[in-house]
Amino acid sequence: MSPNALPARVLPEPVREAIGRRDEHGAIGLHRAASARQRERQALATRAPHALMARAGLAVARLALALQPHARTVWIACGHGNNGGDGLEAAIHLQQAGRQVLLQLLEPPAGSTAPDDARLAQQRARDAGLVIHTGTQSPPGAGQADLVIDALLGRGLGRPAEGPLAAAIEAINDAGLPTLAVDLPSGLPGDGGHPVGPCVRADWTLALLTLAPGLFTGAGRDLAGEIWQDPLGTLDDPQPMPADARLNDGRSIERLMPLRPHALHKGSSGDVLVIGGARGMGGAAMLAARAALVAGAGRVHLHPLDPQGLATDPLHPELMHCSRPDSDLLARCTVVAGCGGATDIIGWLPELSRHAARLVLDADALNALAADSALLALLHQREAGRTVITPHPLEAARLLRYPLETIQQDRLAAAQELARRCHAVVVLKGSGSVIAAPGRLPWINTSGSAALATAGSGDVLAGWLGASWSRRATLPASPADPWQASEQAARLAVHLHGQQAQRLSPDRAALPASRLAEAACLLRPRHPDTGPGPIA
Ligand SMILES: NC(=O)C1=CN([C@@H]2O[C@H](COP(=O)(O)OP(=O)(O)OC[C@H]3O[C@@H](n4cnc5c(N)ncnc54)[C@H](OP(=O)(O)O)[C@@H]3O)[C@@H](O)[C@H]2O)[C@H](O)CC1
Ligand SMILES: [K+]
Repeated sequence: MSPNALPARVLPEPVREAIGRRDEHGAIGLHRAASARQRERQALATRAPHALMARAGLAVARLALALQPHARTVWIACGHGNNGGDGLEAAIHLQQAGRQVLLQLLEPPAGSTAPDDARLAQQRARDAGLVIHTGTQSPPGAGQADLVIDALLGRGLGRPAEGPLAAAIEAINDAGLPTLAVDLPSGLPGDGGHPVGPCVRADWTLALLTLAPGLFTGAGRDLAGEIWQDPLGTLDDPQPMPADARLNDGRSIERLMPLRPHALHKGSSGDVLVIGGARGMGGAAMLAARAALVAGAGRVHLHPLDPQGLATDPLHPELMHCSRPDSDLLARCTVVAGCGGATDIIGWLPELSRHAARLVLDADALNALAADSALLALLHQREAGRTVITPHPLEAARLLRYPLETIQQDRLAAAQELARRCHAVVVLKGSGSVIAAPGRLPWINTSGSAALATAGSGDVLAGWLGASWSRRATLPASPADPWQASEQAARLAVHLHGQQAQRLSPDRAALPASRLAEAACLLRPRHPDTGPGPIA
């Protein structure tokens, strides 16, 4: 085996990763299937025949040995396409490295043939003395293997797996062995991360050439396990296919953290006004207001929609009660509206659309918009870069009038469509939150966990985002790019919100939203192992 560098881990984020190139935003690019194919064609055209697949097989074998160095028996399940070809090439290296390889190959259905590269890989495996099991059953002894490599299907997934392919996927999952998926867990749609049929549940996925968005959002995170990438030596290829989305990971947000100069004063941190908390739902608005305060907004005003609602916060006496926000206040603040707003928020939306300097709409404000196209039209008239909306998938489905399934099948496309229709930056929440601004590449956030699946965590995010945006609004803006400030504010808040949840609940147990609100920040959270974090 040649001494090439190992593939690089993408998630969980390494302290210092060697992924290769980041773009001008310091970000890792993601490619949908069509762009990945184009990139593959470009790479194939400038290399010796079969060189790319040979390299892919080597990368798979090297990672397998690094992850499971003591594995003696490796079961490799190959489909008839090029994903299977990668598995066959890996088999040759693993056998050479002294491992017992149980090689399974699903034959193409009648009437179709394997692609040339995959057929060559089959021949090379046979020439290397490997025995290929072509039945629909797993090879004898597969269940006792130390590792299974899933090379059944990659980017070629065109429909839900069924028949022998579905059975092979189920067999891998039923075996309960450590599982390394090649390129994508078989059955996972690379664009959307929402399988409609059976799908391999992997411990690790080695993405080849490009990274698919579906690995990072929807069900992708649960099905792909740890994510690694090998660009197969293509980083220096001329004019590589541009990305379709970017990863909002820890390194990409480092440059967004605001400076806290010695001469900072509360006026340079901006004002937030929270409007929400209808009868019986005062807690939601309070959580948003607390998060805004703790994250460092200069002043935070709370207007409870319930006149009997909690006017002050005994835990945070610095929170200012506001009985009737006037247009001056609206024009000065980042207004966070809708948390626990019920239908009481509806009457506020026309005024907020007209006067709020910066407007974050969450929860019931979004339901009101979904129900009234006139309100949506008002929102659409707001200047570029003045609105952020933070729907969860069901709210997004209501706003777009799509079935929930359609949203989840392509979260990137849904967020982009919402951004266009609402003329707003969109934070589509859920596993791998998507941040999208009209006409720009969307971002998929990498932080967060099931610890956030609790009541109130969305309210906390809305307030946190309000503080993030208020602070950014006091910094010099780029006149040529009206979306920049709101998009960056959303990216920073979303990432830190997820990161703090991971830190406070490392085992992913449900995290009470009030604890999360107390941990709101716009700087890198302190980590117990490293002491006080470097403050940007
Ligand atoms: N070409 C190279 O040198 C490299 C390729 N890489 C790897 O290639 C895969 C993509 O390979 P591809 O052959 O395009 O597709 P798959 O192997 O993922 O799928 C094979 C065929 O399976 C069929 N298919 C799709 N869905 C189903 C289903 N539900 N049931 C049954 N069969 C299905 C489909 O063929 P059809 O003609 O039946 O539609 C697929 O074509 C990529 O993921 C990489 O692993 C590497 O990049 C290295 C270089
Ligand atoms: K696979």
